[in-house]
Amino acid sequence: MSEAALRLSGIEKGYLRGTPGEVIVLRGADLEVAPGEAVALVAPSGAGKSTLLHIAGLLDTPDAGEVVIGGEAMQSRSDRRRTIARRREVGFIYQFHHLLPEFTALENIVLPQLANGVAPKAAGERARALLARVGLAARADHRPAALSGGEQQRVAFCRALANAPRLLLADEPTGNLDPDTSERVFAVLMELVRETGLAALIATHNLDLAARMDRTVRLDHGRVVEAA
Ligand SMILES: Nc1ncnc2c1ncn2[C@@H]1O[C@H](COP(=O)(O)OP(=O)(O)OP(=O)(O)O)[C@@H](O)[C@H]1O
Repeated sequence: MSEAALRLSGIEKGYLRGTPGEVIVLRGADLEVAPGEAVALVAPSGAGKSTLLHIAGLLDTPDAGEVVIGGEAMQSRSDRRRTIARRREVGFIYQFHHLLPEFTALENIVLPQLANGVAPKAAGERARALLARVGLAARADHRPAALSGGEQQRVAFCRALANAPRLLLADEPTGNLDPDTSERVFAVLMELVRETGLAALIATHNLDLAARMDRTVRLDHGRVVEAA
């Protein structure tokens, strides 16, 4: 059996610990995502989806528990090692794309590669190939403001995949799109999972989209449970 792309074990996380405003969000959350698997994460607002995604993507540290990405246990690693792993192994897509407005679509996909030490020529070639993959070859030199919402989100996909991550984490990636555009963006995402062996963990309120992924899990009182 192949190594899980992501394994979370016993993740605990609270905010404002020891104060009257204390919120305990995760209480021993366990989850595995295999290469080439798309897992939907559904839960009511405030249940801890973003918290879980941030911990899985090494943007935040749990109070207890272990995050293992591609077989490497991350909690005991240095901040520097975690930053490198995050750049190389993890891609993020958010509900709002957060593209850099002053840069073109192409540049938005090149920049994370340069930060990861890729040579400019190779980074440009990969960015063009990714844009072509999502049907935006002709839009490479447009800035985000000159692209539609769905096009911007497709560029954000390319940016998330720029460094060929093992793991894609998405927080409501189609949440601000109309149904047709959402459908197109989701189809591209699933094609990439199927074709590249990418592991995807996708928080969504859209149960139709969730049903088309391989598995749905939900957060129940701070733990991850398989949805029926
Ligand atoms: N920095 C923080 N300080 C205090 N409380 C926080 C902080 N971040 C999140 N929380 C609280 O933790 C809980 C989980 O938040 P989180 O954003 O993970 O939920 P979510 O399931 O992603 O919600 P939504 O679907 O609304 O985005 C919420 O009650 C939230 O108010």
